[in-house]
Amino acid sequence: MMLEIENLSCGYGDKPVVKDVSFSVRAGEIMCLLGPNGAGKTTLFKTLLSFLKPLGGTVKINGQSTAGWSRQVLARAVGYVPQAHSAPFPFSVIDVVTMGRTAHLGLFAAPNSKDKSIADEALHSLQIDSLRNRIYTELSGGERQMVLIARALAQQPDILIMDEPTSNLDFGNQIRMLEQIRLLSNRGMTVVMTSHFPDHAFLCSDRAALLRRGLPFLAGSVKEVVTSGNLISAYGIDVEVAEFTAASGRKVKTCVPLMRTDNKSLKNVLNHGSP
Ligand SMILES: Nc1ncnc2c1ncn2[C@@H]1O[C@H](COP(=O)(O)OP(=O)(O)OP(=O)(O)O)[C@@H](O)[C@H]1O
Repeated sequence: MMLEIENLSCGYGDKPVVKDVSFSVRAGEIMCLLGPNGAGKTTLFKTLLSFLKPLGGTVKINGQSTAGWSRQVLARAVGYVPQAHSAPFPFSVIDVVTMGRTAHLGLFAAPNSKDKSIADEALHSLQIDSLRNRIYTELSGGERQMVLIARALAQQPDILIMDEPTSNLDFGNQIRMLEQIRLLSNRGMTVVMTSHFPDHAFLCSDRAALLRRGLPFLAGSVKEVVTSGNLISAYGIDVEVAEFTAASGRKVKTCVPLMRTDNKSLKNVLNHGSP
């Protein structure tokens, strides 16, 4: 499914946090949304998911505005993986994943054996079958992250919105997670994810977008968006984009932050929060 955002403004009450955002992501593409803390990435996601009403502009899925869609209809098309959280009750992993089937159940209907087997398939596809009967609240942050992705997969959406899917993961698991996301997109899923690591856009995305406080929103190919100049303007640090050739001969791009050696650094961190 294609996701198109046109001139979207979002925020709380009548106060915009994000203004004039436009981008589109085609079926099977991955878009990585970058931006500093507080730039509005989660606010944008909440608006895409209709948890917040847009202050302006439209969200379209396959050419149709989602403005009048019920939460349930939207949930059949769009899955959401929030940042790993603590569940209030000690549910088993299989129960948490089966909750992903809610959008497909009738009013007051309970999940049946087909729903349970779809939940089992989701666990299996992420190779976390061994967590099936564990208690969600007793899992590590990384394990919870995987369970939340399985829950979104059980929802069987065509579009997956993922809020920092690699937070809480160690170096190796971050890359394994990006590989999983790439596999999902290879199966035709449209993915929009946030990351605090611009390198993740180089590693697994087709498109990138950058939210910068007080500056226009940028979206386009990873090469166009993830540039040294754009990263400096977004994050307020010195950073260069370098290219090297891996042992396999493949050319790989990476972002290299450059530490300042004077004492301006901390002052800049503090100032960057309030431009
Ligand atoms: N419920 C709310 N009511 C009012 N303002 C809010 C609310 N939630 C978030 N904000 C504000 O909106 C702005 C954007 O927050 P948001 O969580 O979308 O940023 P983000 O880019 O996801 O940040 P991070 O990378 O730190 O997760 C922040 O200034 C935040 O304080």
